[in-house]
Amino acid sequence: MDNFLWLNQIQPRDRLQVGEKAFHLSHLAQRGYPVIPGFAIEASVLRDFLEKIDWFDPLFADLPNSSLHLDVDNPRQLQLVARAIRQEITTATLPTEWKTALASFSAGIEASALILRPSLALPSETGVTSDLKISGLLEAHVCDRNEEALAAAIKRVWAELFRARSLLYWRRNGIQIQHINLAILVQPLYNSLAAGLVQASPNLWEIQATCGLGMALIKGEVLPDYYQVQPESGTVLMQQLGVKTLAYNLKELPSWQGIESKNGLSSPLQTYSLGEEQQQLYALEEKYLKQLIRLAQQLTDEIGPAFTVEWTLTAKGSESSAAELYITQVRSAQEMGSMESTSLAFDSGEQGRQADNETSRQAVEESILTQHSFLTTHSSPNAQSISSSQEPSVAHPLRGIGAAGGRAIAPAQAIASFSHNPEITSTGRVLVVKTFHPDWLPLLKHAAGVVAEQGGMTCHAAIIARELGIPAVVGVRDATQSIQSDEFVLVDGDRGEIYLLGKERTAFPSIIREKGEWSMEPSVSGTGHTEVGKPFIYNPQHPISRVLHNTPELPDAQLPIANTQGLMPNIQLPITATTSPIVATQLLVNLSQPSTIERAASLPVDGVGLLRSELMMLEVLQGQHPGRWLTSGRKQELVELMAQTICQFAAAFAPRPVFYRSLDWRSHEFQSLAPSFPSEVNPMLGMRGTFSYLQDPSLFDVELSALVKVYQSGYTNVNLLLPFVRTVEEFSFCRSRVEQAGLLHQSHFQLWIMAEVPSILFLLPDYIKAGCMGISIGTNDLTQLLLGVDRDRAEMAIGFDERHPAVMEAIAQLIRTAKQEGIPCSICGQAPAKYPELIDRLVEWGISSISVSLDAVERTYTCIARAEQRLLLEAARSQKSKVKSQKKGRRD
Ligand SMILES: Nc1ncnc2c1ncn2[C@@H]1O[C@H](COP(=O)(O)OP(=O)(O)OP(=O)(O)O)[C@@H](O)[C@H]1O
Ligand SMILES: CC(=O)C(=O)O
Repeated sequence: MDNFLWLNQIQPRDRLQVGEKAFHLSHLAQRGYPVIPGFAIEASVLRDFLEKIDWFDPLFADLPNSSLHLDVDNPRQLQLVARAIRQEITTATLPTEWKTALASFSAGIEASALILRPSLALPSETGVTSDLKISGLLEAHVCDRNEEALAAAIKRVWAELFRARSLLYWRRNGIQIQHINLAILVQPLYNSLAAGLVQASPNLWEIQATCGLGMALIKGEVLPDYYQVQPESGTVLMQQLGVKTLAYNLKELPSWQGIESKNGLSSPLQTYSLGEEQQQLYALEEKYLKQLIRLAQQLTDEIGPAFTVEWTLTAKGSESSAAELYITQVRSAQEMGSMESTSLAFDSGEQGRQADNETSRQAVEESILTQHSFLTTHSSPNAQSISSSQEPSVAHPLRGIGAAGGRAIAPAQAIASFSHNPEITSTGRVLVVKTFHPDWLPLLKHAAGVVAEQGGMTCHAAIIARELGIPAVVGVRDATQSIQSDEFVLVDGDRGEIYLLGKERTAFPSIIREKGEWSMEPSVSGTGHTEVGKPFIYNPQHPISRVLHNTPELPDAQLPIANTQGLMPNIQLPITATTSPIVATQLLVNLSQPSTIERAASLPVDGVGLLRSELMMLEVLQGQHPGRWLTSGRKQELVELMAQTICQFAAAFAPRPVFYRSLDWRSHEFQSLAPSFPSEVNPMLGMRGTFSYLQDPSLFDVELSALVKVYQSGYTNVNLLLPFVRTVEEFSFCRSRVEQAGLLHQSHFQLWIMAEVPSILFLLPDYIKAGCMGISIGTNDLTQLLLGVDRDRAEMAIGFDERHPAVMEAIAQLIRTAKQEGIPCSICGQAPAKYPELIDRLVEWGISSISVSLDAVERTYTCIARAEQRLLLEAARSQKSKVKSQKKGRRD
C-alpha cells in the first residue's frame, strides 16, 4: 500500500501524513543517527477506516467528516460517547488488502514484538501549530508480531484518539477531530538494558536513566538515575542514584504482572522487580553514559542547543556488549514550551507558519497547563526553563509515595526524633517526620502537609491526611536530613514529590487553608501574580507555576473528578442532588476525626462505612493508654467521652448509618500512649482485633457501653463492625457480649465483621450462621496477608498491589458468597480510592456499598455512576442485538 512508508522513505511533503514523531525520527535516521527502523501508517488510513465502519450507532456514522457535538461539561456523556466509539473501532475488521500489506511490512521487521506509537500532525485548519504539546496524551501499544495482534493494536492506537480525556482535550482547545491527523509509527521492540531521556538546554543537560524499557519512566513508576552534564565539555557535574524498584521488559518468564490487553490478547510486556543489589547500581554503565553524551553533542550541532531526546539501550542478545544506543523520540525546544526556543534544523517547511501561529500556540499551551495537563514528568513543558533556572532544587525534587493528594507550599518543620509535644513554631507548616506518631494528631490538624520517611498508603499519617484534606508524601528517603526547618517546600501529594524552595519567601505565593478550603495568599514580592481571593495566575516562566498547575495524568476513570481542594483550575463536578443521578450502589465514607464531620455529612454520601475508633479515640485519650483510664477509676468518664464523640457522627449523619469499628490497636502505632503497649516483634499479626478482646474484654465492654449510651441518646443509626476477626469463635464471643449489652435487641442494630483475614474466604457461611449480619472488605489487610507484604513498608510498596489476581479473586468470592447468603457486602479498604478502575468490577460483581476516604468521595461517586450506566447500556445493547438477530432470523 502506498500509504505505509518506511522511515527512510519519508520526505518533507509527507510530514502531515506521518505525524511529527515519525517525521522527526525519519529525518534523524536519514542523517545517519541511530534510530530504530520502522514504518508509518499514514493518517489517511485511519480516515478510510472510519468511513468503512458499519456504525452500530448512527450518531457516529459521519465521524470522519463532521464534528462531534459533545457537551464536555457533561463528563458522563463524554465517557459514554468515548467508550461507544472506541468499542466500535476495536471491534471493526480491517480490510483484507490492508492486512496483507501490513503482513508484508511487518515481515521486514526482525523482532518478536512491535511497538505502535501514535504520531500526530495538526494541519493548519486546526488553528494551532504542529508543535502543540500533546506528549503523553495518546498512548503507544505493544503487541506480538503476528497478524491478529498487529491489527488489534492498530485499532487500539486509533481508538486512543477517542478516549474521553482526548476528546475533552481537543474540544477544550477548539480543535475539531476531523482535522487531526493520526498516523502510527510501527517499530520493533527489543529488550532494553536501560532507557531514559536527555533534556538539553544551552547551559546544562539533564539525563534521566532507568533500567529496562522506557515505560517505567513514562508512567512515573520509578525515580530515575539523574545526571547533570556540562554541554560543551560533556563533564558530568553531578549524579544521583534513583529509586528503581521495577523495570519493564519483554515477557520471558511467566508473570501475573504480564499486562493483559483489554481485548484479552496478552501483551508481550512484563514488569519485574529489581533486587536490592541491582537497585544500588546506576542503570547506565559509564561507557554508555559517555556514548549518550557524545550523541547529545552531535544532536546539538544538528538541531540546536535545546531539545529533549528519549533514548533506549537495546540488548538484542544477552551480552551487554551487544547493546546499542537508539534515539526513540526527539522534541524541539518549542515542543517543550521552552522560553528560549530554537527551531529544529529540520523544521524548514513549516517555520513560517509556526511563527504566524506563535501567539495561538502559547495561548493553547497556557490553557492546557491551567486546565488539565496530560504531560508526564519527563516531558514537562518547562523542563527546559527549570533546568536553566537558578533553582536546581526545584528541578530535582525529593520523591516518595503520594499518600494524600493536593499541593501546598509552606515552611517545613522537621521533627527528627520522637517527643510527645514537639515544639512547633507555628501552624500551617509541612511536618517532616521519620515516622508519624499518633500523638502528633493535633499538629497534623494545623499542618499544611506531611512528609514522612516511613510508612505506606495505609499508615496513620496517610489516612488522617486524606481525611483532613492535606497533601502527604510518605516513604521519602532521608527527608528529615534533606529538609531543614523553616525552609519552604512544595509538597505535591498527587505526584509524591517535594520541592525545596529555599528559605526566602519571595517569588511564589503561599497557599493557605481555612475551614478545609485552600486558597492562595498574595505573594510577598516578586511576580505579584495573585490577589487575595483570586486564583493564582499561571506564569510559565516560574518553575513553581509548572508544578502547581501540572496535574498528574488522570486515567479516564478519574477524568471528571472535581479537585476537592480547589487548588487546581480543574474540571469541577460538584456532586449535588440536582446534577447527579441516583446510584444503586451505596457510597459511604471512611472517617475518624470529628473535625471533618461537617464537611463529610454535607456530601451526598449514604453514611459512614468505617468509623476508625483508634484514630477517633486519640484526642479523647489525652495521651493515656485506655487501660490506665480503667485502672485509675475513670472508666465511666471514658464511656461518656466516647459516647459523646460517637454521637457527633451519629447526629450529623442520621438517619444514614454509621459503622463504628471497635478498637484495633496495632501496638507499634500507639507506642506513644502512656504506659506504652508491650512491644511486639510482629505487630501486624499480633495482639490486635477481636483476638485481643478475648484476652481482656474490658475495653471492648467500655465501647459497648458507649454504644448503648448512643442508643439511649436516641441515635439508632449506629452499627458495630468487628475488626480483624480471625476465627468464628472470636466472633461468637464478641456477639454474646454485644447481646448481653442489649444492643442486639435494638431493631436497627447491625453486627458486621471486617473481611480482612483470609480465612474468611472459607468461613463466611459459618460466620453468618453464627450471627454475622454483613461484611466490609478491608483490602489493606486482606492484601497484606494474601500477598505476604507488609503494607506499611515503603520499600515493599511495589509488591503491595490490590489488583493482584489473588486479591481480586478473593474480593469477587466474598461478594459472591455474601450475595448467595443474602447479607450485604461493603468494601472499606483503600483499593477503590487508589485504583478507581476497580469500581467497575466491584459494581459488576454486585457490591452493596463502597466506603472511601473523604478525598475520594467525588471520584468514587462518578465511577459508580458510570459503572452502573455501563451495565445498563450493555444490557440494553445485548437486548437490542438479540432483537436484531431474531428479526434477521425471521427474514431469512
Ligand atoms: N522501538 C522502541 N524500542 C524501545 N523503546 C521504545 C521504542 N519506541 C518507543 N519506546 C519507548 O517507549 C515509551 C513509549 O513511547 P511513546 O511513543 O508512547 O512515548 P513518547 O516517546 O514519550 O511519545 P509522546 O511524547 O508522543 O507521548 C517511551 O519511553 C519510548 O522511549
Ligand atoms: C480498612 C482496613 O482496615 C483494611 O482495609 O484493612
